[in-house]
Amino acid sequence: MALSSQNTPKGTPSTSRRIVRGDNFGFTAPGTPKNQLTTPKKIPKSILQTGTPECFNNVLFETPNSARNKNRISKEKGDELSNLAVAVRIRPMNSRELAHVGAANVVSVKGNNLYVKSSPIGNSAVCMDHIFQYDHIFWSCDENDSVYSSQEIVYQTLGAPLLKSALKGYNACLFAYGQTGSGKSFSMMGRNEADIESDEYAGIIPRFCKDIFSHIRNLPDNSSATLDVSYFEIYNEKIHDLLLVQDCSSKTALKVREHPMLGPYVENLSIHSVKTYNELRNWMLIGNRNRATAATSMNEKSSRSHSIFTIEISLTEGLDEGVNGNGKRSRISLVDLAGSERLSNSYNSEEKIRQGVCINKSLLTLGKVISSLADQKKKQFVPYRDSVLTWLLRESLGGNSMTTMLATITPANLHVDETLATLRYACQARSIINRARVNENPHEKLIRELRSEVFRLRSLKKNYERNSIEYNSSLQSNLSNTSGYEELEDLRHKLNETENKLFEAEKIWEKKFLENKTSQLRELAEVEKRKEELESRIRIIEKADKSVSLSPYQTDFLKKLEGVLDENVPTINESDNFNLVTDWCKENYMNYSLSRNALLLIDYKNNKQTIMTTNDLDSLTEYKDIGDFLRNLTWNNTKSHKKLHKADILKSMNTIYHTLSDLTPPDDDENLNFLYAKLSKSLQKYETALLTSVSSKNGLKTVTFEDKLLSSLE
Ligand SMILES: Nc1ncnc2c1ncn2[C@@H]1O[C@H](COP(=O)(O)OP(=O)(O)OP(=O)(O)O)[C@@H](O)[C@H]1O
Repeated sequence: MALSSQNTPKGTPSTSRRIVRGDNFGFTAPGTPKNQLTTPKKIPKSILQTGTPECFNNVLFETPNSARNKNRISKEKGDELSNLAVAVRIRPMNSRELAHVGAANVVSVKGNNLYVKSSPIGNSAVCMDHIFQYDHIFWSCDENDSVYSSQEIVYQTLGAPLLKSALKGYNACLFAYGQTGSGKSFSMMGRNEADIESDEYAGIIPRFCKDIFSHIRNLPDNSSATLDVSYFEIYNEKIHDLLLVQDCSSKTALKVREHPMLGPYVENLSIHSVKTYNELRNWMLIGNRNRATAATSMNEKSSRSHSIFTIEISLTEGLDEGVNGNGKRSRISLVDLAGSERLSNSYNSEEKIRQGVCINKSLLTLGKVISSLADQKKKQFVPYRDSVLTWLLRESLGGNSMTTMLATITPANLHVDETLATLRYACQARSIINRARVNENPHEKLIRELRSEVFRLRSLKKNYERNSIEYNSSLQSNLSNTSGYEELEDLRHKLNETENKLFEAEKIWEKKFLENKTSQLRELAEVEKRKEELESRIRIIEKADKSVSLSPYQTDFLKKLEGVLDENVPTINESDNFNLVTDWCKENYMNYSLSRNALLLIDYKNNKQTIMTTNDLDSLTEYKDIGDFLRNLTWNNTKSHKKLHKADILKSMNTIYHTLSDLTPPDDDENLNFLYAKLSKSLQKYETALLTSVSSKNGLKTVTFEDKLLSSLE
């Protein structure tokens, strides 16, 4: 019996091929044959009637029991638990596949079943029909086909329900899986940048972004929403931020960290708040442009990286009731995985092989994670942390998330092995059960529940009262005599109790809210103070450094600023090695003066001076340290520098004071005021010490630099 057609199934019934979860499959699946070719006992009539067989085909029913629809748990039914929803999309054959000798379409869809006809094995003339079942099957091979699944249909079936869940406070994840060129990026984003705005071709992500804002616009007046977006790629097991505006070639790899409450996250990933669709779209475009792509022998634009586009929504409802608005948060991860094909098919260079190994590490681990989660009974260890991808997607796989997998395939016989591998992978993923819950503060949850209980009891009471009045007026009887009286009293009592509980809960919540707010304000003030302090420090560093070159003396001006000066010390253009020498001079109280390519060193203590050029620096490495190097330079006597005029000294001191007066720390910054005062005092002491060291002989004033003078600064 031939169960699949060789071509696009134009003649198939025009019923939708998208399977709605919980649908009756039309026949009882015969269970999962284990690695053997079996013909199911109960093949549906509709299948048996399909055409005249060219040859006898064996049928392999590939959907495991655990993934069959009758066992599936759906969030739509209000469960905490829900199965990972799995969809398959079949793209049209491309020109390369069509040009292949003996090209044929081996995939077909009938009703809720997806068939793949695989070639006869060995000498046997027997073909094999593999049957798969999924939550949704999208036939996107021919736009003229009545059952063609467009981008909009795919979004409405997969994306829109996830958005609905996210707006209720559930985490959501959608990931596209399939071999290179099978249509993952087409489904997730579109064909190119222009498609993002196209009604026809925009993929799930741009539609999702647009749809969020149409939902936000329709939120009740007393609700508000904030959105944060991030976008990164995992390439060779390294994470790169795709939303960095600077040159991405110099991007550094980010690390995954584990938050004790929030779980794994990407450290230092940029997160951007967005208020409009345009802002969100712009980030999406920046990310797409930054996404690394590499050519492969299969598809020139093929992406070798996994990309994760994340939107975090925080919703606050009931703002009109003061501080008691309810908050819900959800994180939506939209993931475009790298091609899942095997190394041998698509890699043609060493670099690609290296990339492939890493991509495989993530996909391989994803496979291991899926298979250990799929086998619930064994309760095996799930190796989430074995790859960056699975570590980050931990919550989406078997955790707190509503997750959908979109497997993309080509119908071409050329890739039938890869197609079967993808379909089996997808089948297994259907068994995964996630435990999604609304992300809200338990206290907020309690208030929300109490409020709805109060609302319910109030309307019940109202109904009762209305009915009683009607009843009384018709019977002209006393309310106290009716049997409804006791029930009404009971209701009033319950309502009273619940209202009291609500009042108490709101009071506690208000107190907590105010406490939180106060501590947040305190933290904010701290941060502001720190910011101002840093800004003043930067100002001081810049000015302080200038003042050093203005002063002919070594003061401990810089010493007092130790720790502060380490930051942002401007470099001297001439040479880093000059810096080494000048630093040494500062530490050893040796005077120097720097010109474009020479350094004048003055040793007042020993009345010597020397001029050092950049050429001298070439021999620096021959000496054991800078001191040794300097000792070996040629030094001359410095008679003229030995004697300093008091006027010169005063002029220098004035320069220092002038510079110091330019340093105006903020009034409210006590630390800096203290530092400023200390600095000023040190300079005064220095000035006094300096002036008392000046001696006068024959009308000429000289200054002696003694240790005593320097220690006076301490
Ligand atoms: N449903 C579809 N309808 C029409 N064309 C499609 C469809 N899916 C994919 N294509 C086309 O097939 C080609 C490959 O698709 P796409 O780039 O989305 O593959 P991919 O799986 O993302 O590959 P990679 O792993 O390299 O990222 C593109 O030219 C795309 O336009």
